[in-house]
Amino acid sequence: MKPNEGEQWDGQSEVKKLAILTGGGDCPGLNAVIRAAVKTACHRGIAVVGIQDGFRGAVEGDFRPLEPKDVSGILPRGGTILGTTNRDNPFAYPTWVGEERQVQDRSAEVMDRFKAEGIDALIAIGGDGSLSIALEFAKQGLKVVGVPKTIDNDLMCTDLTFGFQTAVATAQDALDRLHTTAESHHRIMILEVMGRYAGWIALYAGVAGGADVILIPEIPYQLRSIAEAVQRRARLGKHFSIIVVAEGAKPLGGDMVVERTMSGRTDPIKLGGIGAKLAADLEKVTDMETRVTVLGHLQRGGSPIAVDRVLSTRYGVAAVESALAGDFGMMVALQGQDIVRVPMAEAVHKLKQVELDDPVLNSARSMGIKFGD
Ligand SMILES: Nc1ncnc2c1ncn2[C@@H]1O[C@H](COP(=O)(O)OP(=O)(O)OP(=O)(O)O)[C@@H](O)[C@H]1O
Ligand SMILES: O=P(O)(O)OC[C@H]1O[C@](O)(CO)[C@@H](O)[C@@H]1O
Ligand SMILES: [Mg+2]
Repeated sequence: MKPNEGEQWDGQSEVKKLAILTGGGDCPGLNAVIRAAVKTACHRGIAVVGIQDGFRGAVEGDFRPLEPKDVSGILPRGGTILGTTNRDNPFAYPTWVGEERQVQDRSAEVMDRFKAEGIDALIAIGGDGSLSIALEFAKQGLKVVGVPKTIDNDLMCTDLTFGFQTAVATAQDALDRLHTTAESHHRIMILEVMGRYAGWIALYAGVAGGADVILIPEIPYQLRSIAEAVQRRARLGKHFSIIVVAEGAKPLGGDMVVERTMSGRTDPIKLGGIGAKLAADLEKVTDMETRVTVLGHLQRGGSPIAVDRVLSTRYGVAAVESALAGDFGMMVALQGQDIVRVPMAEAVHKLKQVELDDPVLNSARSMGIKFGD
């Protein structure tokens, strides 16, 4: 559905007070969404409360009013002024009962608190996990609008999540820098980027940064194929190669490299180390010096680039407009040039991975970039 983006709402809305929270890993553009939502709501006489640290604050009652003065100057700022969490699911919330730590369903408390505070609707800015929680609340009767956040760009039903393009720009900058040192030293340079189950950052950064090999979770790699690509380049007089590897990439028949597991999270696996593994394996078969850079949270921090500021702003405005229009259980999304509303259930039912016929992937293949298959 096309929600007539930017049209002034002149109807009557039952919504007088909105709550807003940010959940999951942080991401450039979170503050831009908050700012746009607060400005849009206040412009229409709607009060806004911010919930601290995602759903933790919803359980603990950690709320604060948000007025236009509270969002002044936050457009370019990374992170989220509201704080966020990867844990703290109210439907399975760790709670101390005396000496014993129990996991309890605290969702009813959240519903009661929202009612007591006079909150009519919630804008939940998050990835698949946070939006899945929001959807559970929607099933209990809470009026919810979702905003698609994640640098990984792995949410269904939207062409882009905000933050992704900034993460790609950061990775591309790293690749530009790695190129010059790789060429000078005749080395293989490996850049490990984020992307647990989807290789969007690796694919786009690899294309933008001129990588020779891109390894993504969707295409299990064979060492032989990567070594051949590097050696073929050397035979052509290019004695260096650039490889981008997503943290979730794995060899054919092998497993992802897990750095450690962390309790209290739905997905307890913390990935990391595929770059180092690949470097060790490649040095053995190519006899070329290889170095690894793990970009890590540099991809998540810092100021959003212009396109993400615009996208975040459009999402923030659209989320408030959806609430004012009484359109709940929906996620705002970018489809083509338009901001639309899609059912949250459709957006979170599976992850959006890179398809094997993805046009960007095909273009990369056409110009000789290898994917390790
Ligand atoms: N499928 C799911 N259903 C319900 N809750 C989930 C699900 N996946 C994750 N969660 C919970 O959602 C919260 C946030 O999840 P997660 O850390 O994956 O963030 P996210 O919102 O998905 O953003 P991102 O993955 O981009 O960081 C955690 O408390 C986690 O326990
Ligand atoms: O270091 P954290 O916060 O646990 O999260 C790391 C994960 O978050 C993401 O950046 C976003 O979901 C993933 O790509 C990465 O695996
Ligand atoms: Mg998630």
